[in-house]
Order: sequence, then structure tokens, then C-alpha cells
Amino acid sequence: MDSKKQREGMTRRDFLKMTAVAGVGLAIGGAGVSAIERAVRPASTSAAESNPSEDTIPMYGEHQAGIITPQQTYMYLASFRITTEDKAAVIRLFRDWTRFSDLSTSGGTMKTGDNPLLPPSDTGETLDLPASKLTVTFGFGPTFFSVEGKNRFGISAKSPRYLKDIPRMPKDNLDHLQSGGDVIVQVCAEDQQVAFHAVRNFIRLSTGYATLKWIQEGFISGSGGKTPRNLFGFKDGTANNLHQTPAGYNDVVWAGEDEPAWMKGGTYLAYRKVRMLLEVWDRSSLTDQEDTFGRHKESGAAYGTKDEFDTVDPAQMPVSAHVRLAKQSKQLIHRRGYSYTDGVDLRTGNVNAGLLFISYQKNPDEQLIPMLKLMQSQDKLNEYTSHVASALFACPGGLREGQYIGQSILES
Ligand SMILES: C=CC1=C(C)c2cc3[nH]c(cc4nc(cc5[nH]c(cc1n2)c(C)c5CCC(=O)O)C(CCC(=O)O)=C4C)c(C)c3C=C
Ligand SMILES: [Fe+2]
Repeated sequence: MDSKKQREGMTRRDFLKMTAVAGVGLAIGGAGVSAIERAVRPASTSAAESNPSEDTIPMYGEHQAGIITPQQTYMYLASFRITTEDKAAVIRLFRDWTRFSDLSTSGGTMKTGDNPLLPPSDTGETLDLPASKLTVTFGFGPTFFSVEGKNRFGISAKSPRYLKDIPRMPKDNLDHLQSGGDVIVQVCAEDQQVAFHAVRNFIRLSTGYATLKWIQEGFISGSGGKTPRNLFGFKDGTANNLHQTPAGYNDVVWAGEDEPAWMKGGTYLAYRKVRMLLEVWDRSSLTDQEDTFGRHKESGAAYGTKDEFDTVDPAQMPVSAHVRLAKQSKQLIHRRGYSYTDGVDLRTGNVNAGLLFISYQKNPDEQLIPMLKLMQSQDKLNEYTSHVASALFACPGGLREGQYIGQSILES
């Protein structure tokens, strides 16, 4: 089949054309052959054929997708450590990751293989599935730019202004194996298998260039348009409505003029894995639970108000209420958190579960860190939570077709 026919003829079920080179590329990873050298986009996708725009979120634009995109139901965070010091190899990896992002967010897969003697290029578990609003968001940690004063890849001068580890907090109980990383990939989708497929193939494509440091999966309740509830049963995300306009996003989320050019349209992703002590919470009274946040459980209304989105008066709340403390900091952040469950805590027999707190902001020094300090010293929520992992990443602005992620950092 010639390549024009491939483009015209391929449906999602027929999946994408991939050369045998791809299999070789995957097998030899860092040896220099691009793993998805000749992947092409699907002509159409099966489940999304009737209305693909409802099923796909554009990957290209001023900003990366997955930041102010309405939250999908499933999320994975995969944190990578770059293992090569060869800048050209890093560029190859990022080109492959970008091509694969383009392919998978538009509903494609790599070909499962022409050559029975080679492993299939694609792992195959999304062959019959639509794009499911898949988004991929990349960010770079402090150690991508320099490690112990050593300028990695010659780019330390391009390190963004506020990129550093979140300082140690009074009540931190951090596991460093689950924290930080050189590169973060946030993958979100309406179908968990679609999201995991993307993560899995990012990992495969990284062979020879990077290793996985940690991975974390999350979910939210998805009842169309309503604020999701966290595992304490409270609506979580209400206050995002205070800045959800283009001007609001400029003030709160998108990096300022004081940043390197590659941060234009970019932002900072802050991550805190916060364990929630469900057994303790479930034994506490409704009054105690509501006093913890300063909001009512069922309606989500702030104390002294009737409805979820009514204007908050912090004076109506206990001094240690979570929302009162957030207001006291006088800062806004854009939260995009997910719940997680991690099985049983074998030491106690309790459920290991909580919130993957993810926030996007233009200036973590001003917006996030003072708020976090205030909360960690005075928040009633501390009786029921423990912060177990932490990270900060700088997310570059969006891409135009033909560019690859990180290009404006690694080139020019
Ligand atoms: C430092 C930042 C924050 C951390 C860490 C954090 C953890 C955390 N939050 C909840 C539950 C809720 N948070 C709510 C509001 C809220 N939280 C933060 C910041 C952090 N939360 C802010 C800035 C706000 C908005 C405050 C405001 O301006 O009104 C709420 C109320 C509803 C809402 O607005 O979303 C809940 C509920 C948990 C369970 C948690 C850690 C486990
Ligand atoms: Fe909160």
C-alpha cells in the first residue's frame, strides 16, 4: 500500500501504518533510530467518526492541553529521570514523545507490527478505542537543568525563575522515591485504558534515554458539569470559578514576562501527594468535618451562605478552616487534583488513599508556598492528612505542528 492510500484508507480499527524500522527502533532505543519514524495520523477514528471533535482535545496551541482543559476522569503522572547526558539523544526522545502524543491524542496507535520476528511497535490495547479526550502535558523539574551545580545539556541558564524543589514544610512526611523527577508527563483521558496505554508507550519509547522514577494514577467523579467530590465527600475545586476567564488565567496561571522566552504560554505544575486518613475522618462528626473546610458537606456552600458558588466570607468560618486559611493567603491558584487509592497500609491495615493535589500557577513562590506553609502550621485538615510526596515542574508553552516538546529549551 502506498502512503497516500494508507492515509485515506485507515480507520482507527485498521490502525496506523508503521514501518518495521519502528520495531527495531523500540528494541534498540538509545542507539539512535527514531522509534516512530514513519507513524502517520489516522484518517478517521471508529467510535469518534461521527463527531471527532467531541472526542479529541487539540494538542497544538498557545498552551499545552491538560492545564485549563476541563478535567477528564482519569489521570496518570509519570515522572522520568533522564539517564543520558547526550543532548542529541534527549532531542530524539522528545521528538518521539511529541510524535506519539500527536498520534495518540488524535486517536491513533502505532502499527502493531508487520514483522512477526519483532515485538509489535504498539502495545495494542487501544486498537478499538477512541481518543477519549486524551491530553498529554509535559513539565521539567529543577534537575533537568542542573544537578549539584553541574550544567546538564548546557541549558542551566534557561532554567525558569521559580523552578526549585518546594521547601520542606513543618508536617512533611515525604517519600523521596515518590517525589521530584527530571521530566513529568501528565496524561489524562476519559478512558483509563487509553490513558494507561499512552503512559506505557511513553515508557517504552524512553528505553535507553530515561527511566521511570515514579508513577501515580488518579481519578475523579465525573457527573457532568458538577464539581467533583474528594474522598472526604466534599466538593473540591469550587474556587477555581474565581479565575476561569482568559484574563483570570493570565493573572493566575500563565507565566509572566519575567521568564525565559520558552515559558511564554507556560506555567508551573505543583504536586503534593496527600494521604487522607479515611478511617479517622469517617469517625468524626459532621460538624467537625464541615468545620475542617468551613463549607457544608452536601451543598458545598461556604459557612454563612446558601449555595456552592455564593461569595465566601472567611469570618464566618473557624480560624483553622482550610478555606479560611486559603483566603488569608490572598492568593489564587488553579487546582486540578485527583483522588487516588493505593491498596492497604500493611503496617496498620488502613486504606491507603488520598488526594493528588495538583495546582498550576505562574509564580509558586508567591502563590503557593506561603499558602502551603500557612496551611501546614494551622489547618484543621492536618488532623486527617499527611503529605507524602512533592514536586515542582515548569511546563513550557504549547507547540505548533512540527515542533517538539522542549525544542525551545534545547535549541537556540
Ligand atoms: C497549598 C495548597 C492546598 C493544598 C495542599 C490543599 C489540600 C487539600 N484540599 C482539600 C479539600 C478542599 N480544598 C478546598 C479549597 C481550597 N484548597 C486550596 C489549596 C490547597 N488545598 C485552595 C486555594 C482552596 C480554595 C479556597 C478558596 O479560595 O475558596 C475545598 C473547598 C472547595 C473548593 O474551593 O475547592 C476543599 C473541600 C483536601 C482534601 C486536601 C488534601 C488532602
Ligand atoms: Fe484544598
